[in-house]
Amino acid sequence: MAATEASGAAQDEYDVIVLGAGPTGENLADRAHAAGLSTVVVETELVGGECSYWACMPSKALLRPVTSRAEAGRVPGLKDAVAGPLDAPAVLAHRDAVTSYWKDDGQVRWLDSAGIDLVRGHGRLAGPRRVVVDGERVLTARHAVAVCTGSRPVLPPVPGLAEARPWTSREATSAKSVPGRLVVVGGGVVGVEMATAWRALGSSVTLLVRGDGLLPRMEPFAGRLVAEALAEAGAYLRTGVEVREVRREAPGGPVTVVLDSPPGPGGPGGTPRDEIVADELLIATGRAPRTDDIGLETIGLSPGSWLDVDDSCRVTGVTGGWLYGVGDVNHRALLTHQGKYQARIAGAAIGARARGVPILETDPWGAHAATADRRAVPQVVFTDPEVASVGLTAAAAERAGYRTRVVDHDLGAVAGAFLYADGYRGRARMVVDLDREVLLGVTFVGPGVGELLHSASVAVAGEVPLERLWHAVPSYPTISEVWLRLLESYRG
Ligand SMILES: Cc1cc2nc3c(=O)[nH]c(=O)nc-3n(C[C@H](O)[C@H](O)[C@H](O)COP(=O)(O)OP(=O)(O)OC[C@H]3O[C@@H](n4cnc5c(N)ncnc54)[C@H](O)[C@@H]3O)c2cc1C
Ligand SMILES: NC(=O)c1ccc[n+]([C@@H]2O[C@H](COP(=O)([O-])OP(=O)(O)OC[C@H]3O[C@@H](n4cnc5c(N)ncnc54)[C@H](O)[C@@H]3O)[C@@H](O)[C@H]2O)c1
Repeated sequence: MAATEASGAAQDEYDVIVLGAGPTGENLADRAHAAGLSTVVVETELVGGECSYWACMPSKALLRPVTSRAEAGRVPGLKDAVAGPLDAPAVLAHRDAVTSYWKDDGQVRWLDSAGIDLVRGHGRLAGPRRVVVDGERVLTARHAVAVCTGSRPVLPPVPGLAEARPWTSREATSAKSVPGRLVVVGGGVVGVEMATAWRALGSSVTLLVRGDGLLPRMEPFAGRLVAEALAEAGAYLRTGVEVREVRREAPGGPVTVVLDSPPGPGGPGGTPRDEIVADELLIATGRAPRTDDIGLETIGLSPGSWLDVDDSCRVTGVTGGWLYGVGDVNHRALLTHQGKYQARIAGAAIGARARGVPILETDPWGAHAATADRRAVPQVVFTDPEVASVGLTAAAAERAGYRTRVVDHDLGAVAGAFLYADGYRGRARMVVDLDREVLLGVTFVGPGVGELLHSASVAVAGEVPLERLWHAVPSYPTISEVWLRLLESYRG
C-alpha cells in the first residue's frame, strides 16, 4: 500500500499505530510490518526524525572534516597538505546535502516501498488504542500504539535565557554561517562535539561547564583527553561555573552571559565582571521527552514525563498492555542505535503478542527483552580524539557492587598507533568482572577508535570469557593490538 499523505488515507483501523517517524519509529514500523501487521506511522515534522536532520547526521557531517584534517595533520608527508583552515562554506554545504536539504522524500519513499502507511500531522492519544491526528483524523489500533516521539533540548531556568533565543542542538547542527564568538553551555556529548566542530570551522569558542570536567558519565580520562585537545585547538574551557543570567539587547545582536563564579581571566569576550559577550550561545544541557502534548492524560499518565517501560518496551501501568514507549522517549539510552535496537525487540514482542504466543522470551538477552540498552550501550563521541565506550565505567561497576579489576593501556604505545599518526595519544581501559572473568565495560580514547568499538561491544554483550578472548588474535600492526596488551596485563 502506498505511503498515505494525511487526507487521502485508505483506512483508519490498523494493527499497529506508530507515533513519530524518527529512527525508532521507522524501525518499529518495519518490524511490525515484517510480523504481518498492518502499520501506520504518524509524523508531525520530517520522516527520519531528529537524527537525520538536527542530530547525528548533520553533526557528524560537520565533524568528519575536522577529525580527518587533524589525523592527516599527524601523518608525515601529508601534514603540509592540510595545514590551512577548513573550507567552512564547503563543509556547511556538504552538511546540507547530508540532511537532504531538510527534505524527507527519500525516507518517505522507503516507507512507501516497505508497505507502511504515513499520516502527516500531530498525533495525540484519545483514550485506549485511539490516536487523533491534528484533531481531525481518528486512527484506531487493534493491537498496539507505539510512542516513538523522541526528545527535545532542555533550556535551564536562567533569567533572560529563553528571550535571548539561544542556539539548541537544532541550530548548532543547521546554522548557515559561522559565528565569530560562540559560548557553549554543557560539557556532555552535544557540548563537546559542537565545541569541536565550530572551533575548527573558525569560531572563538568558550565552553562553560558547571562540574569539574567534560563527559562526566564516561571514564575520567576521556574528558581529560578531549579537554586537552580542545585547549590545543584554541577553545577556552571554564569548569565550575553556572550561568546566572543571559541578555541579548537586540535580536541577532551580541549576547551577554553572566556567570555565577569568581571572576576568571576571561575567554574571548570575557570581561572583569565575569560576563562573556558572544555572537551566539549554544545551550547543550540535556533533553526532555516529547510527551507533553500527546494525550497521555486521556489514559491516566502524566504529560511531559519519560515513559516508564518494561524490557519489552511496554509502558507500565496501562490496562490491556497495548501501549509501548520506544527510543529516547523511555529514557533508557538516548542514542539512535539503541532506539533502533529497542524497536527490533518491541516489534518482535508486538508481533508475538498479536499472534497469541503464550510465553515471550523475556529473560535477559531474550528475543523480547531489551537488555543491551542497560548492560552494553556502545557510544562514540566524534571529537578529536574520539571517545568510544561500551558497558560500565569502573566507577559505575563499583557502584553496582561488582568485584572488579581495571586494566589500562597507553594506546599510543601499540605499533598500529605509531604508524597511524605521529605522536598518537590515547588510552584504553577494560573493566573485568572478577567473579565471572568477563568484561563489564571497555573505553578507548584516541584518533580513529570509533571503528574499534564494535569489537568491545561483541565482547561485553557476548560475555566472552577472557580465556577465550585470548584466542581472538588482533592483526599486526593495527591499533586493535591494544586488546592483546590489555589481556597480557590482566594475565600477568
Ligand atoms: C546534536 C545531537 C547529535 C547526536 N548524535 C548522535 C550520534 O552520533 N549517534 C547516536 O546514536 N545518537 C546521537 N544523538 C541522539 C539521537 O539523535 C537520538 O537518540 C535519536 O534521534 C532518537 O530517536 P527517536 O526516534 O527515539 O526520536 P527522534 O529522532 O526525536 O524522532 C521522534 C519523531 O517523532 C516526531 N513526533 C514527535 N511528537 C509527535 C507527535 N505528537 N505526532 C507525530 N509525530 C511526532 C518528531 O517530529 C520526530 O520526527 C544525537 C543527538 C543530538 C541532539
Ligand atoms: N555521538 C553521540 O552518540 C551523541 C552526540 C550528541 C548527543 N548524543 C545524545 O544526545 C543526548 C543529549 O546530549 P546532551 O549533551 O544535550 O546531554 P547530556 O546529558 O549528555 O549532557 C548535558 C550536560 O549538561 C550539564 N548540565 C545540565 N544542566 C546544566 C546547567 N543548568 N548548566 C550547565 N550545565 C548543565 C549536565 O551536567 C551534562 O553534563 C545524550 O544522551 C547523548 O548521548 C549522542
